[in-house]
Amino acid sequence: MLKVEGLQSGYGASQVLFDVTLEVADGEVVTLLGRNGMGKTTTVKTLMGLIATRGGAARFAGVAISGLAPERVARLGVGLVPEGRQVFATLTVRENLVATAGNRLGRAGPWDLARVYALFPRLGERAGQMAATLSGGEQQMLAVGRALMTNPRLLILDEATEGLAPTIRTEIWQVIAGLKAQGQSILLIDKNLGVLKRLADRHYIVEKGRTVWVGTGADMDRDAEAVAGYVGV
Ligand SMILES: Nc1ncnc2c1ncn2[C@@H]1O[C@H](COP(=O)(O)OP(=O)(O)OP(=O)(O)O)[C@@H](O)[C@H]1O
Repeated sequence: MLKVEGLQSGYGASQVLFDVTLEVADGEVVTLLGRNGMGKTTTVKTLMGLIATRGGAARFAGVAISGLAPERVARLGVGLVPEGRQVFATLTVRENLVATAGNRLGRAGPWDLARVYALFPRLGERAGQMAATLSGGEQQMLAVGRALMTNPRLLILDEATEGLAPTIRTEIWQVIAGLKAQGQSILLIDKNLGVLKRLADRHYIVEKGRTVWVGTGADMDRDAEAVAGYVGV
């Protein structure tokens, strides 16, 4: 579904990605790991077309996405839950969800308001509330709901549990596990290795803009020392 090979990009004069390679197959949950500043968010921004690709290739659902505008990438079926949530602060919960709603032909069981509210009952209870007045956890739920409303073939979550209270974090993990059980393809960036190891099919570690390690959770246990060195735990 997503195939990234030797991706390069950066900001102005500073190159940040040198050789990022990863793959997400249909129905897989895959992680992108690495210490702070190693290029995870930059990888996501490059894939979404938010910053320019300088080398390598990325294909999504058979289409070359390098160089495409963000809305084209989104329309192909990539739904992003960005770092820092970035909900529309002055819109209500309902307006945030409706703003991105999209119906992709050929997709079974499309997401709608009722389904998002069933997934996150707190959002239903606060449908008319301004997003700015939600708690951090509720804003995160809204960001996930908003991405689901686009009916993404691939859902990308960038640090979705960052800075959340443990109970909310658990709730988000349960939702992600539920989405996986429904066959949703997911690319996850997060720091909670323990949860990720159980949840994901495969892990990629980036170090200074290069994919340096790939493997399953079991591979991770076998290679624990190298992995700990890369992810800094
Ligand atoms: N807008 C920007 N302009 C210039 N440099 C940037 C910009 N955004 C990020 N960088 C730099 O790019 C490098 C990679 O950052 P990136 O945000 O991709 O890291 P990350 O792996 O996602 O880490 P984190 O976990 O801290 O979010 C860092 O050195 C960072 O300082």
